Amino acid sequence: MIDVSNLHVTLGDKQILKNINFHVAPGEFIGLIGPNGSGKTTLLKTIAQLITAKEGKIKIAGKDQKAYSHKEMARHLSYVPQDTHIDFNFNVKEVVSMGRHAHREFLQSNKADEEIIKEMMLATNTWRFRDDSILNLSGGQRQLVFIAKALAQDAPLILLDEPVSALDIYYQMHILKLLQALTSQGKTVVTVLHDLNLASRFSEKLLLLQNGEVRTFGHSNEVLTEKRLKETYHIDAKIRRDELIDALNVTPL
Ligand SMILES: Nc1ncnc2c1ncn2[C@@H]1O[C@H](COP(=O)(O)OP(=O)(O)OP(=O)(O)O)[C@@H](O)[C@H]1O
Repeated sequence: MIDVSNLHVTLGDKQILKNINFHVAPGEFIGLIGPNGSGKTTLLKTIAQLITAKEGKIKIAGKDQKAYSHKEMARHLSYVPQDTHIDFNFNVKEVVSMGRHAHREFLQSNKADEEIIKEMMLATNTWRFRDDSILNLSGGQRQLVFIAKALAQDAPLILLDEPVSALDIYYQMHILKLLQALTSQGKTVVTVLHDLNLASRFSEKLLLLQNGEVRTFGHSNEVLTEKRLKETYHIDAKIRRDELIDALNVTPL
């Protein structure tokens, strides 16, 4: 579903991503992890064509990213940004409806659009806010609306940047389980997660970025070793047998 080869990304005069190579198969759930500033958002935005790479190639569903039109790309890939601020006074259902633009010729929603909009709003528990202004929602409620919008887009690849960062523990579990269920229906999910326990619990594979490079990519028990947590996050951690992590001590950077 995603093939990234020899990817280099520069922002301003700073090289942010260096020689990134990885492959994601259809139906996988990938947790994108790494310390603050390691390049996770830059990588997601580059895959979503919001940032242009300096060098390298990205293929989506076997086709060079650059060969897609904007609308065609939106039918292949949806993206949930880290920042869900919006300045316009749309109601919640109008925001979710924007996810359907790639599927229609005219602005008017058809019956199929309306069905999937409602289905995804019910699935994310945002249907109850449908007539409220997006400006009047809390940060967590807004995050749920942006997830609903991306799911209504019904693309086979879903990229999410810290989609549960503003959610309480119930909605963290609810959204990650929902994404997991979508992968069992064939969707591919790549999501930035800071909580390593959630990342290891829900992801089939973890991609660990450090200083703009792929440090490791594999199953969570290969990626999240005590040695690597020390080297990457500067924590003395104990991986319990149930694979939950106890952060015991933090060493000064
Ligand atoms: N527009 C920009 N111009 C220059 N440098 C940038 C720009 N945007 C991000 N950076 C730098 O790129 C690096 C990677 O940023 P990025 O947001 O991709 O990291 P991240 O892993 O997502 O971080 P976080 O976990 O804090 O969200 C950081 O050092 C950041 O300062």
